[in-house]
Amino acid sequence: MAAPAYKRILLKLSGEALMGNDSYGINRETIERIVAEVKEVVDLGVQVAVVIGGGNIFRGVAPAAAGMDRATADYMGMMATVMNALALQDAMRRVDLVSRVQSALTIEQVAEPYIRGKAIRYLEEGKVVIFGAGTGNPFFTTDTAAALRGMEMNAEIVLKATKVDGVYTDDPKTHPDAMRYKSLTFDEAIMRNLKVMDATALTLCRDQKLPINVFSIFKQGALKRVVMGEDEGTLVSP
Ligand SMILES: Nc1ncnc2c1ncn2[C@@H]1O[C@H](COP(=O)(O)OP(=O)(O)O)[C@@H](O)[C@H]1O
Ligand SMILES: O=c1ccn([C@@H]2O[C@H](COP(=O)(O)OP(=O)(O)O)[C@@H](O)[C@H]2O)c(=O)[nH]1
Repeated sequence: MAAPAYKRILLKLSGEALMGNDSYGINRETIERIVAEVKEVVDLGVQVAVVIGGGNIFRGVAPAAAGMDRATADYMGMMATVMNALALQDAMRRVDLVSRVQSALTIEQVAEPYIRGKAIRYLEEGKVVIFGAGTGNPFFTTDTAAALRGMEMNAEIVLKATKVDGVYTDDPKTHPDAMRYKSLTFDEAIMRNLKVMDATALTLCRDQKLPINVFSIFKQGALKRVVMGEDEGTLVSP
């Protein structure tokens, strides 16, 4: 049997992915399916760290936050990611997948604080580590948190599971004729302003030479195919 292409990955799950076809919150079937896919790659012996988004509950830049102080709205967004982290951990527990939640904001009674060494230790033990509260700073996104934690965990790649099945020449939502890239460089992604990941995250990954694979969360088995090094989604690399 072929071996996985990576030993340690950082998986970025968008909050919106957890909504499934609902318009808000967490869809049970969807979270169970995602967890089953994560379990598959853990069972292959791959160490998995997860950064979870919060867009399904609250986004600092969303209309709901209009008129609010941006930093306050962003703290609300970060707390939303902690809720998702707990939901994800609970769903993992139900399938006997052992995980730990670490939060970038201290909420001691709810989750342990982010401690790099401890997180690495958990990964070495085969536990999934779920990072909540993004970077802990307003004005950032969970994509940037994924890049940052990916580097801190010495992950070999950041896997961005999102609504689209890769990076396109233009936003496929508004340009149905846009074409998908199989691979592209960081500089191309940044220069062409291909908004599938924010520029801060892209620049961080470029500078540290941490590749990113963008793939669809809705495509059955896509995570495993990416982990096995098969052609899936778009690879952004130096
Ligand atoms: N060049 C592009 N290629 C792919 N998707 C793009 C591009 N430009 C904009 N998008 C949009 O980016 C969205 C995914 O990015 P984002 O909203 O950051 O996702 P997430 O919520 O998963 O972090 C897609 O829904 C897509 O419509
Ligand atoms: O380091 C971070 C990460 C997230 N957020 C806030 O949390 C919200 C939810 O994160 P994001 O939009 O990245 O979630 P996703 O798009 O993955 O669902 C963001 O809009 C921000 O308001 C933040 O302020 N700092």
